[in-house]
Amino acid sequence: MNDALDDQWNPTDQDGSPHEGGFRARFDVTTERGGPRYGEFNEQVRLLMDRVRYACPTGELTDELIADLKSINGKLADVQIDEWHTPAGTRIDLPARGNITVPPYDVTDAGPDGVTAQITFRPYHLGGNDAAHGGQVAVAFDDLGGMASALKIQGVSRTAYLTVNYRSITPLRTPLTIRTWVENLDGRKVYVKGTLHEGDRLCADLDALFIRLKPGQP
Ligand SMILES: CCCCCCCCCCCCCCCC(=O)SCCNC(=O)CCNC(=O)[C@H](O)C(C)(C)COP(=O)(O)OP(=O)(O)OC[C@H]1O[C@@H](n2cnc3c(N)ncnc32)[C@H](O)[C@@H]1OP(=O)(O)O
Repeated sequence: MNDALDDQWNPTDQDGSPHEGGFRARFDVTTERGGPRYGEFNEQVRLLMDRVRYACPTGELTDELIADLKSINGKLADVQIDEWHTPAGTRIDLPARGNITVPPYDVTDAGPDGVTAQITFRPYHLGGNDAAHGGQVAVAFDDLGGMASALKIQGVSRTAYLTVNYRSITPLRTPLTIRTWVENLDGRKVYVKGTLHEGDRLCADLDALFIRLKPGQP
């Protein structure tokens, strides 16, 4: 990525609020950024990716779609801000905190003892033969493992390793139960476990290490 593009994706933060290394000391959650219909907007983006994943457009339709998408990207280019103030990732009232890069989940229970969520892998999470892509399962475990770590240590951590065992097929378009919890704490080391189930069937499990960041650590 060239420098100009890099600047585009790393705009200076808006309010100069306290910063500890790569993460903020304070995680500003919100239910208002992006307006009351931001969840609906997210859903349309996810639906777009579903449709694109399985589409075989004619050349003419591809031309038309490029023009439509350029128009949408132009509108979004006018409202770019820093990562700390976007709705995506901070809207705790929306699936996956409004972050469309994470498979959509709804947290049903969260605290120092762990996190439980209902998650549905979308058509665009396809790996092959109607099953979820293993990398997408890992994304879900990373996000919710990170959340379990954050709620346990009341601070920020980064993933040091993340091992996913794929025990059976993870289906698309099916509500699944994902759980993550801190198994052990050893200084800055936060050992996290997790499971992903369809009903009683174990689809995958997680063994991960998160490291609590020191003040100023990127
Ligand atoms: C309900 C609403 C609530 C809202 C609530 C919001 C929650 C919001 C959640 C967001 C959730 C997002 C979650 C995404 C999380 C990422 O995805 S983070 C991105 C992926 N990870 C990275 O990029 C990390 C890259 N690596 C690094 O930055 C550094 O290597 C690390 C991991 C910070 C560690 O470096 P360090 O701080 O210098 O630590 P270091 O001294 O090397 O190691 C510390 C200890 O850990 C051990 N260690 C370190 N790495 C390893 C390893 N790979 N294997 C084994 N041991 C290791 C060391 O041996 C050492 O052990 P001891 O000597 O203390 O016994």
